[in-house]
Amino acid sequence: MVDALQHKGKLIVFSAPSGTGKSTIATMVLERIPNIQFSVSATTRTKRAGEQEGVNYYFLTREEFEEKIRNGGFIEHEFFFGNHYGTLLDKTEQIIDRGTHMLLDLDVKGAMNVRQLFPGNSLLLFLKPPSIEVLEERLKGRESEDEESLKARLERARLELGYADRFDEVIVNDHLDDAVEAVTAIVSKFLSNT
Ligand SMILES: Nc1ncnc2c1ncn2[C@@H]1O[C@H](COP(=O)(O)OP(=O)(O)OP(=O)(O)O)[C@@H](O)[C@H]1O
Ligand SMILES: Nc1nc2c(ncn2[C@@H]2O[C@H](COP(=O)(O)O)[C@@H](O)[C@H]2O)c(=O)[nH]1
Repeated sequence: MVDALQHKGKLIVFSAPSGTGKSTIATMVLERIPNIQFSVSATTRTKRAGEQEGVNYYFLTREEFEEKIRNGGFIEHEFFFGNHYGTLLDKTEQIIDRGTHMLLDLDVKGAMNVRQLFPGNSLLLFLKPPSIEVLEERLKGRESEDEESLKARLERARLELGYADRFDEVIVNDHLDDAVEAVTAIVSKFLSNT
């Protein structure tokens, strides 16, 4: 397992109910802050239109993912929406060992696990949708989910919103530019503190 104290790169975790805008904000923040790289997770879920292997995710079969779990290949992993999601140990080490910071897009439980593994070296940001109604509109607008998946994501959103006060910072993603500005300022400040 990674020994957090030996690494130079820091970990920034974004969590939010699915559809809030984590990926959208992450992409914009990555363009604004130097020396930071997106953490590409592994998942067993089906690739969406436009998604690319090794860019959005490493897409694994259930058997491949479960073998990696047995071999200690993840720093954290969770199962929800009928699929596995996990942060790869080797990719994490490659990034932070060379002093590059890492931006992770994780569910709330994954975020709590990262804090335990990297105390003092991680920042946990929770992004909130303006309301459940707006969240539903965004998920529908993305046209990525069928009825069943949409329902599961909205149900889980209520559970995830209950975790907000365990995070270091909470930002409401209402107007995108304002949210990006707020997140960029928070992350920059954290990274400038040695
Ligand atoms: N501030 C905003 N105002 C309006 N639409 C937004 C805003 N932020 C993001 N969106 C839109 O909402 C949809 C969901 O955003 P995104 O895919 O980034 O969410 P996510 O939190 O990463 O979801 P998931 O966890 O499922 O990957 C996208 O269509 C995106 O363009
Ligand atoms: N605990 C983890 N959660 C992860 C990881 N990678 C992504 N996620 C979270 O999954 C949901 C759903 O993602 P989607 O791409 O199917 O919409 C999202 O909220 C992510 O934050 C991971 O490695 N570990």
